[in-house]
Amino acid sequence: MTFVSIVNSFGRMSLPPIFGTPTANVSAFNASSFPTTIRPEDGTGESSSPNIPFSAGGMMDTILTTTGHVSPLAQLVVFFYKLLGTQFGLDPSMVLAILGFIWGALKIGSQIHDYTQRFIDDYLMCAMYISEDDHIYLHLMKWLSHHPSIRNNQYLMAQTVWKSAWEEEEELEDALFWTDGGEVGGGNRMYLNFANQAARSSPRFVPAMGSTAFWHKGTYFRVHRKKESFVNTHSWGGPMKDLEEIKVSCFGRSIDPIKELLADAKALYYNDTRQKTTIYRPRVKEQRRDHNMWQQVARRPVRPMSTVVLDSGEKHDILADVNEYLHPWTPRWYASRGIPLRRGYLFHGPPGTGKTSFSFALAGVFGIDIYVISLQDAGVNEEDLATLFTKLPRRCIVLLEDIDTAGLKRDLSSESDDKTEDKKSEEKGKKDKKKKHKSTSDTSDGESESEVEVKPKKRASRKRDAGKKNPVAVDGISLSGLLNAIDGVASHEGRVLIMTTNKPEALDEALIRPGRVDVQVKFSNASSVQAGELFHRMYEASRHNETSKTAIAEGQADKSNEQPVAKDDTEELEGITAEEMKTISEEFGRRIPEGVFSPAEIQGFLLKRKKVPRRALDEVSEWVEATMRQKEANSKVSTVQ
Ligand SMILES: Nc1ncnc2c1ncn2[C@@H]1O[C@H](COP(=O)(O)OP(=O)(O)OP(=O)(O)O)[C@@H](O)[C@H]1O
Repeated sequence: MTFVSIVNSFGRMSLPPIFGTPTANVSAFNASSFPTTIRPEDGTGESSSPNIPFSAGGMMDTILTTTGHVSPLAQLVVFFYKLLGTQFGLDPSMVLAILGFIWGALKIGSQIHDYTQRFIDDYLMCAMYISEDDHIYLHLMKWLSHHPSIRNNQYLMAQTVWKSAWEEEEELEDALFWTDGGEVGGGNRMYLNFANQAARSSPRFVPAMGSTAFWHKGTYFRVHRKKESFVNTHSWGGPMKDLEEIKVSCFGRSIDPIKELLADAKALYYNDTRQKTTIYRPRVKEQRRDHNMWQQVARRPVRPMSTVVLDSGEKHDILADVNEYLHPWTPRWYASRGIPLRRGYLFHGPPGTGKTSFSFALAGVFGIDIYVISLQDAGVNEEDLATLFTKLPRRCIVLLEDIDTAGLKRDLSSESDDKTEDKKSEEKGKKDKKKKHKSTSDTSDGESESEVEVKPKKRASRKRDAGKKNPVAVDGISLSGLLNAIDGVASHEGRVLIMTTNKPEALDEALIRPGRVDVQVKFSNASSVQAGELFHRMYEASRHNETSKTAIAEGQADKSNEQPVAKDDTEELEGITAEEMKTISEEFGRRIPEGVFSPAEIQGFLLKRKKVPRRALDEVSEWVEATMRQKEANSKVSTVQ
């Protein structure tokens, strides 16, 4: 269709607003009013360019005069239209036809490209899909961020990486900054300064959304990242949730190269975690996904078992028991006898005696991760707890701390329930515990001692919730909910469950019956020998590290000709022989009374004198006396620290 015929057809249509006001005289646009060959109107009535068969200016001017007001856009179109005809001698209808052809060709080209792409994808390539929910996603993203060709890619996404204290420590050790503390009369003392630390930590670069190609071990790979929104069917999070998916593809009919790539990614991810224990906690509700209920909160260096002071026979027994349970043939043994594959430990004892420390040391010995659940966590209700237990890896430690505070769920809606529960508590001593547990699922048998302690807190939170008028304010976990989670039908088998408590007597029998708790371990205050061991460990470990640390500190000081603050404290450690250290440790142990102080208390005392063992020995008797007086007076205020 030529331009003239297009224009002719205008006569039968209503005029678009771009050509003037809606009241413009459309009949003036009738095809009969146009000559079939239009010449430019230059005032003479003759064409200045006889070779031009079509004069756009004339036609457009006619349009303009017949349509009244013209928008700037239309004027621009007319201008170019005139330019084509008068300046370049081109037939505008031809130009339009060419443009149309190019557009069509592009469209067909893109269709062909899509079909070809689909054909290649379907018949010449293989692909693997990885969901954001999965741990492999983390492995792959970390691996991609380390890959040289990805790092040099044109389209990248920058991500801030939050590092734990231990990861930072490794990076920072060689690049410490020191500043003057600004003390009056403080001499040239220098102190660490971390002001520009944030500026020095670089982001992580990963492929941007869309496709990114790279070569790895001689194979061409393509990574395609895309994000999609889904309707959220869970109680947590908003109505919609975004989920990213990565498609990794490579040429050929074998998917092995992709599997190898993922294995490499996994190896890299765990390469630096081998000597670390990873700690997970439940994700906040908004971020939970089907396969991603747990969030990694820290990766700390493995705690050596030798640093936990405990009866060596007992330590060995527990290690052997866990070892047997985690052995690959154990599941078959349990299955053939119809016993659920579970192992539960109860660590009980006064605060600060090493229950948590021992759990971490266990995780380090067996190279497994720790999943910590706090039953006081407001974001974890019974339903969540059950789901969390089903989303555990094959081998792990689940740490339920301060279990004596479990079973405290109340009906939040009525104040009268408080009274009922208080009454139940009073009656508890008289009633048979087991019977009571069976009769009420919402209140725990283990409420007595621990409950008194946590009640004010629970009531306060209940009032807060009631204030919010939350109709489903059922936060808090009942004993039955907890039992359901730890050994319900859906509960994960294979995990090591460790429960810790300061008050084992307050626990319900149902919670600690064999099958739920198989091994009980008592943690006690330190004996004199253990106090000596703690002392020895504190200073002996420092002595090994001190030489290198002092060298670094001296190096810094030499550079600035000033003295870092740590230096003089290390001198005492350097001057003590191994033999002398042993003697001092034993003497220190003798000065600590048997079973009075927790290892945490002794550690606290030593930490304040961490580089001066002789001074610690000199001051320990005074500290023991003052602290014992404080304990007798039931005071929280220390006079000697
Ligand atoms: N037996 C121990 N051997 C070595 N260190 C110990 C021991 N017990 C406690 N500590 C030290 O005391 C601190 C507190 O220990 P931990 O948290 O393991 O105690 P806990 O028994 O779990 O306390 P709580 O009952 O209050 O949770 C830690 O820094 C740990 O290093």
